[in-house]
Amino acid sequence: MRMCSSAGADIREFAGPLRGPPLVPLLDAIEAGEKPVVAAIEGVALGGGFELALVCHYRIVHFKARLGLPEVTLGILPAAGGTQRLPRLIGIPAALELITTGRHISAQEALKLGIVDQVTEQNACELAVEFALRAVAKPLSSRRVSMLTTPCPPDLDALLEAVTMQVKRKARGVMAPLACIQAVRAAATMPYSKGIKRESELMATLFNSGQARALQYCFFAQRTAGKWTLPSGAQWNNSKPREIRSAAIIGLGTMGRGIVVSLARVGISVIAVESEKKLLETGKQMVIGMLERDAKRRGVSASLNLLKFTLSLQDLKDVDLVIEAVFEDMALKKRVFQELSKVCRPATLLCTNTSGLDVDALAGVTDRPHLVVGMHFFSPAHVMKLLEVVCGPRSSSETIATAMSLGKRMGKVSVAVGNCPGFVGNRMLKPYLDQATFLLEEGATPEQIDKALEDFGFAMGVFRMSDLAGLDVGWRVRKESGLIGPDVDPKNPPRRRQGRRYCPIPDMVCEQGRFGQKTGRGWYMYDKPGGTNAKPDPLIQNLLEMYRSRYGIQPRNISDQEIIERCLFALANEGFRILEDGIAARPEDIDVIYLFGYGFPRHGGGPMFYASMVGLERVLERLEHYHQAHPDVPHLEPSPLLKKLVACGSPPVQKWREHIKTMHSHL
Ligand SMILES: CCC[C@H](O)CC(=O)SCCNC(=O)CCNC(=O)[C@H](O)C(C)(C)COP(=O)([O-])OP(=O)([O-])OC[C@H]1O[C@@H](n2cnc3c(N)ncnc32)[C@H](O)[C@@H]1OP(=O)([O-])[O-]
Repeated sequence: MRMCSSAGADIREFAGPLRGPPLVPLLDAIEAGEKPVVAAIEGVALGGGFELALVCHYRIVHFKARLGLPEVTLGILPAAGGTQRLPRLIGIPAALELITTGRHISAQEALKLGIVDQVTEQNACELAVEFALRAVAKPLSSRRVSMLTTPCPPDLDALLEAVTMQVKRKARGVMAPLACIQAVRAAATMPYSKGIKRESELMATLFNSGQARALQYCFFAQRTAGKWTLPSGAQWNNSKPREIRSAAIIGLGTMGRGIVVSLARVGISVIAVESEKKLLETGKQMVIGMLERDAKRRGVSASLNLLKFTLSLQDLKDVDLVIEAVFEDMALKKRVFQELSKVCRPATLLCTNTSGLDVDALAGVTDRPHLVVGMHFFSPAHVMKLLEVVCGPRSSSETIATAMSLGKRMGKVSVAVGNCPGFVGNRMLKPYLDQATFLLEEGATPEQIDKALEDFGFAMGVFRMSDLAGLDVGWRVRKESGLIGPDVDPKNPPRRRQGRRYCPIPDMVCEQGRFGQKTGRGWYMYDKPGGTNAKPDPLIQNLLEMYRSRYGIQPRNISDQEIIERCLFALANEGFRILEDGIAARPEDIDVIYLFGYGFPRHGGGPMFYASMVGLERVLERLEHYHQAHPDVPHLEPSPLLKKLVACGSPPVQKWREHIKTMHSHL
């Protein structure tokens, strides 16, 4: 069988009734045939493609090919016999690992596991023909995988239990991996004819589930997000990026170090700049350590020869691109950009890693505003996959194309966004964080709120995440924006600022020197500064009680449902406003930002998809309800776009764009 490359079933077809002849009888017939069938695999054999290869009597694979059963990542399971044949071929532990993770494997690993018969550097099809001719005279019974007895470990139940626990820990609340484990159990305990029925029953429970819809949406959203477009007509497929061979990073703090590593490991020469000798030396040692560990993990040599460390901006005159990663201080950033304008050659691109400041204001102090763009990395930058490419009104299409393409080269999921305070991700974070702290005032605890969000599927609840990120950053921003400190009008009621509700508890926590993990104390307590094991802190409990009694707040029992609705609907509501304002081009872009930058669970699809899955009418009704209860919280007031979509019959996410009349797109 000349298979070459197959990515399996067409995932788009899963949205409707499946067409074509049923696959399982067809595959069973191939396996039962009397003529030897040899699969020749080049490119990929994934999902149904891999299952097709498993019914062939032999498998020949090109050395660059990749194989796998990624169905679990789409919220389903390999239902064309994959869960029944793979355990029979390679045993339960290895099959369980591949099926429950959906991991792609190399040809070499497939050979080692006993999945394929030969790996070749030549044409796999030609070799397969030779193989078939030699196999004609040989009996086929031992080559029919469904006829094999599954090699079964003596401690099957313990093994399945351990994998179940592992899966539940890693992917809380996700159904598909658990169904995969049950299907593999059937391969160990039932004959093929019964196991395949069990596989099909389990698939039926997953196929139309909300989780499967969300995960399949994520697959396409991730691919759509890279397809940026500007009102001028310039877009991803008609704008040529520049080639970047050399780059400079200014600032070797946590972000700067991560960015240096991300660039150097894809072969780009990097000049790293610091302002003081001591900071430069510390940064240098840390970058070298990070690169060496990264190279060791990947089995390659560390590209230390690409690095140069300097205290002088003069050394940057010939680089292709600069990424500024200094302190989040507009005046300082402006000074750096003015200096860069003088030092760098006229064609050098100037990028800022600001997490929310005005990219256009920075462009305005340079001699080349069209070559200025935001590249907002997420911490730690060498690990986190997300990159927000912030397009200023004067950024040229070539500049945007270059930043997007550089992101891709670094293995990032890059999303183009417009320029406004906080861009997409951090702008949406504000109402989400606000709701969490308002809920604290009203009677909840940090651990209750975090548990509700983690049970929903977030990698970390909002307070644990804040402790990890550092509480002092937001405190400084609030001081600079006049929400606390001498600029606040003393006549201002203590829980109101700028005409709206304000919760000062985060400021009170910071006033006690509790900045999160780095100080060993924050919303939680840790064993030591830098510790990661969060424990509830009675001091925070006391602080909350004193605060409530000072302001006469009667604490009430708050349900997990209210926590989820207030945090997530406020988050999505801001997403609708971002779409109205043209700061994000599509709901998919917002969802990808939350999936890859903020730990939103993939099986929820992202905040915008989640809102559509809950039902836009319901989201509107709940926001109206909460806004009525808290009229001094404007973020709870339903956005005009949400109301409009509901009035239009709540179209699916993919159709929202047709209803967004953007007067002034920022993209
Ligand atoms: C009865 C049960 C049977 C069975 O068990 C079920 C299955 O097989 S479930 C299936 C199990 N299989 C999987 O889960 C495999 C999923 N696919 C992949 O992992 C990667 O796409 C692949 C490695 C193949 C190529 O990576 P790459 O080179 O970086 O390229 P790329 O990723 O950018 O994709 C290029 C274009 O192809 C599109 N497209 C791709 N695959 C599919 C598909 N199956 N369907 C539809 N479309 C698909 C993709 O959207 C994109 O479109 P566009 O419009 O250009 O944006």
